Amino acid sequence: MRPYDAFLLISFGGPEGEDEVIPFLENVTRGRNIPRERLAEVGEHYFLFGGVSPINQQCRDLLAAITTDFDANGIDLPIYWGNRFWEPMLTDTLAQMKKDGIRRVLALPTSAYCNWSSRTAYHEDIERALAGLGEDAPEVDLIRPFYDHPGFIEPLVEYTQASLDKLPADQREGVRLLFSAHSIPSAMAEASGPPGHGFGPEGAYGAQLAEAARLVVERLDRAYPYELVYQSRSGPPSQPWLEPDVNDRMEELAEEGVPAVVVIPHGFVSDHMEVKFDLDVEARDTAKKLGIGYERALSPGTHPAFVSMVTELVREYTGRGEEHKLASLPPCAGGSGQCCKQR
Ligand SMILES: CC1=C(CCC(=O)O)c2cc3nc(cc4[nH]c(cc5[nH]c(cc1n2)c(C)c5CCC(=O)O)c(CCC(=O)O)c4C)C(CCC(=O)O)=C3C
Ligand SMILES: [Fe+2]
Repeated sequence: MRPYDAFLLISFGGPEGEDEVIPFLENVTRGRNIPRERLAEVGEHYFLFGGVSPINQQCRDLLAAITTDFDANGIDLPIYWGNRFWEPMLTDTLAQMKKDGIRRVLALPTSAYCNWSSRTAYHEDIERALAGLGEDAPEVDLIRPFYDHPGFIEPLVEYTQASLDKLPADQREGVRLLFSAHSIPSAMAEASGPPGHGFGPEGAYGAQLAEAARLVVERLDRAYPYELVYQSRSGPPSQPWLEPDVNDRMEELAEEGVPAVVVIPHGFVSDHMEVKFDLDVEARDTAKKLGIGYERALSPGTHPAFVSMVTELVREYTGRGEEHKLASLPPCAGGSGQCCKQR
């Protein structure tokens, strides 16, 4: 087992003021094939909230909870935080860690699933940052995908049940659960664990999303009908991305007479902008227009079980605890060390 001398939370980052929105979006989309109109549109989502994404505060809250939980469990690793696209930037954090004499880093990404955007991109950003640090740069291990960890599933069960309980009895009777994740290009999904590795056309990403949804539903008070939907698509319209879009699917369901939906953003770990705008504003508005009931389950955030999961994962990697996995899907095509290499 490897000894570690620090824990590092790696997240996406988000703007915290109106003047930060465009520079942030420029960081995210550098070298990417995203139409200008889409960028302007996404910028408006942030301006609607005063230019403040909730993601950084959610990271601070999670870090505070982790600090307390590490203390309570005798884990004496110093805790650091770095983002891929906004301050505190991962590059600066790793430079500081080197200055502090840190050699071995155990890092947790704030994404639970396998795909290029959620895994490989993190590996690439870490490698790029370390390359700039010269000879005795720290070594960084990225904690495995945790989509089926009991500490990830339990909050989703509790929050889905709470949303169901808010629906009037007649709506709850015919409700459809919609498990929502970030859409990605179909080619990226396929590359996350291609056919031949035991996955369907939506790759390891689609299989893991389906498995996590199943794990949540089998723990509810009864067997509600449920399905996977996708949200927050970008890219040119000519490029295929994972479907159906949550709004399109709600339209079809309303036509079929489904009286209400509960949307569970199980593709995310906190209620950041993709949840606050794309679900709480846009999808809710769609439901209102369609005249159907709508509830949105919370994401794990700082739920105690999710915080404990971080401690358990650290134990797993330091040889002081066992692996907690509810699913038995094959590993993604990228292999065990660096998953989801392909793009
Ligand atoms: C799988 C996935 C997750 C979930 C897991 C993970 O974290 O990996 C995620 C999370 C997030 N995505 C976020 C924001 C954005 N994502 C964008 C663009 C893209 N996301 C993609 C995928 C994902 N994204 C992809 C394939 C693109 C196209 C460009 C590319 O191929 O890389 C763009 C550009 C504009 C647009 O196109 O929407 C923005 C602004 C925020 C921050 C929210 C906040 O500020 O609160 C978070 C947590
Ligand atoms: Fe994204």
